[in-house]
Amino acid sequence: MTSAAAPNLDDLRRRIDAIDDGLLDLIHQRATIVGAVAAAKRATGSAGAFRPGREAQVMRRLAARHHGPFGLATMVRLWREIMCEFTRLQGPFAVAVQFADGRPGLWDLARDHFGAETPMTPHGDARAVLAAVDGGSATVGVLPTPAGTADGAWWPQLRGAAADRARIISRLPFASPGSARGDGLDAVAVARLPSEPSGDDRSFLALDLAAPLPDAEISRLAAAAGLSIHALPAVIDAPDGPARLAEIDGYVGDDDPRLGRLREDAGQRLRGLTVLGAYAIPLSESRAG
Ligand SMILES: C=C(O[C@@H]1C=C(C(=O)O)C=C[C@H]1O)C(=O)O
Repeated sequence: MTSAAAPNLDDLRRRIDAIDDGLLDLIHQRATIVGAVAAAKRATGSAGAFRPGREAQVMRRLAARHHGPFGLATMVRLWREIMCEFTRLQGPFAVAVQFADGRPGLWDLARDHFGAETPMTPHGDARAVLAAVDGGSATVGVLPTPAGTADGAWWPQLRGAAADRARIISRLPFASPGSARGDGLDAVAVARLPSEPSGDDRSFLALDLAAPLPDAEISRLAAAAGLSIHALPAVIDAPDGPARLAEIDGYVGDDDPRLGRLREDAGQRLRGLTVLGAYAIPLSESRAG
């Protein structure tokens, strides 16, 4: 009777060393190709180093391929570090984070999502984060996901803003909050980027109303225009009437013809409408759904 010899620990470690060498060589090859991507972006005048829609597509493809005992969330974390490094190699990349009143959760989420080597600055409130992004000292801002009627809601500041101002561009965490501390575990990122769909997105609209409208009526008007309301998560009382935040299923860009239909059907009831941005639906939600 023959039996296969138990693998020798030294042999196994030699195989791990060879795999590590291979992984590192592949990362170096990836760096060469990213250099060519950056040159191609410059040559075609294509916007910016940072492309959150593309990053979401990369993550979804890898998540679909992923199997075995190595944790999905850890795999995502590794690739977040890789992609952020490759974004930084293409140009300046810095993150402004709302960090106040003992709320470290957003800082943890931002660091996990944008990478441990990306410069991050804390800002006491959302206004300062938006100012850092609009002023160009930060590429990206991280803010709590807009919800409820809380005082200090930041999303109303984006109403009526020009297309080149800070807009919502992603939602984090993309996979898992991991060991992020305490509260603030649902965040959005804002940036001055032309938004682009990732293929599985949601969008935020701010609706400035002349007078309160029941949720059912807002949903009916939206549906008639071809828009599906995912949620109506927040409202504020503005001087000229209520402003509602609407989260829409799918991607809505500034020139989406459905917005014209919504404006037309709503008539005087709608004083203003702003696309606040869109985000790629996180893996955690799309896999559960
Ligand atoms: C390489 C690119 O630039 C950035 C880095 C990415 C990556 O490392 O995969 C993906 C998107 C961009 O944020 C790209 O646009 O493809």
